[in-house]
Amino acid sequence: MTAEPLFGRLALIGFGLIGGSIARAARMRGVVGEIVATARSAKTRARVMELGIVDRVVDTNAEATDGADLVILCVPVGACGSVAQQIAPHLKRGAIVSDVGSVKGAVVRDIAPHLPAEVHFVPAHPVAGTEHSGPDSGFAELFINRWCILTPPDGTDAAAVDRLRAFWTAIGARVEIMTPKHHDLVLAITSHLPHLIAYTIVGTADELGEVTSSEVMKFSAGGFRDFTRIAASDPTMWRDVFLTNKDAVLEMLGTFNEDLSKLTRAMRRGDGEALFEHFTRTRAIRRGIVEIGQDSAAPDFGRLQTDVQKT
Ligand SMILES: NC(=O)c1ccc[n+]([C@@H]2O[C@H](COP(=O)([O-])OP(=O)(O)OC[C@H]3O[C@@H](n4cnc5c(N)ncnc54)[C@H](O)[C@@H]3O)[C@@H](O)[C@H]2O)c1
Ligand SMILES: O=C(O)C(=O)C[C@]1(C(=O)O)C=C[C@@H](O)C=C1
Repeated sequence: MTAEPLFGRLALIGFGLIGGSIARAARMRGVVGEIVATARSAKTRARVMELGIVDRVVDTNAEATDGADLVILCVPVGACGSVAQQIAPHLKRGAIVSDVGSVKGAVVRDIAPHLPAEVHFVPAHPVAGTEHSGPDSGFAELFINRWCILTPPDGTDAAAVDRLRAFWTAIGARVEIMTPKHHDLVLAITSHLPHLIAYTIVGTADELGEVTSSEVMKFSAGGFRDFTRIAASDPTMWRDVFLTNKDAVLEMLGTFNEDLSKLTRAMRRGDGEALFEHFTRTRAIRRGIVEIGQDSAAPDFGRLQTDVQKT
């Protein structure tokens, strides 16, 4: 619990897994004075009120924004531009506007042009989630020990960045700052490509249909089951991710396909040494992640070839 709330009023635009988790965590830690939420449907708004996590639920994004010190867009990446346009005239002078989108280049491109000069725009991406969505799926512990990446545009007020950093730290996250371009490249390999592979493999198994469907269900306690969890993730969210981070995902997919060809060739040629060497290397990577307590939490942001200065 923080001594003084970091922000007077927090407005959450969109109340699903991430908006709901922020509300729960911020409430639990006393990070904000008041939480106002909005959601598109009357049914969701009623459910949010029933959950008792926020102080007020309002009908429109504009109403939620009025008087808020921190406004966080918790909607799919593809909806960020239109939401920014709606809320822009209602933003309080000096307010911080942020988001939680899984892609940063497109979000900056779509939101920034709508915002008045007297507010601070600090985009963010908490690298934490599950395959669930909707108002009931959130939980207060989601961000604990997870990374939250901030991608402030050049010239952003340093004090605003510090205040948002303090907010994410207070709800348990570790904060890193990078450019949107570098973020999108890192996440293409650590998050977006794995989802594309999971969506593919589960679809492929399904298409085998008649022949194996009963076996797929029956024996899915193994590796396949882990893929089905990821492939159950929200279709709208992931459609938007692949449409807006297309270039970086296609670049990573190119490298992935080359590596898959190398393993395929080793298998075809009966090159056990190549397979063994590869699997030994990947096992060490997994063990290294678990050892430093970053199991599924934190990629090494420095390892990709792209130079942050250049992006
Ligand atoms: N799910 C994850 O694992 C995860 C993790 C980190 C970041 N994110 C990002 O967080 C954002 C929200 O994802 P989520 O998992 O909370 O999704 P969710 O589906 O659980 O919630 C999304 C909310 O946005 C609302 N919404 C959808 N379209 C809207 C629109 N056009 N205008 C206003 N509201 C709209 C929905 O009604 C819902 O309340 C996405 O940008 C996603 O990329 C997701
Ligand atoms: O664990 C999961 O279910 C997730 O997919 C979470 C995950 C990820 O790929 O790590 C998914 C998308 C987000 O942008 C951040 C986190």
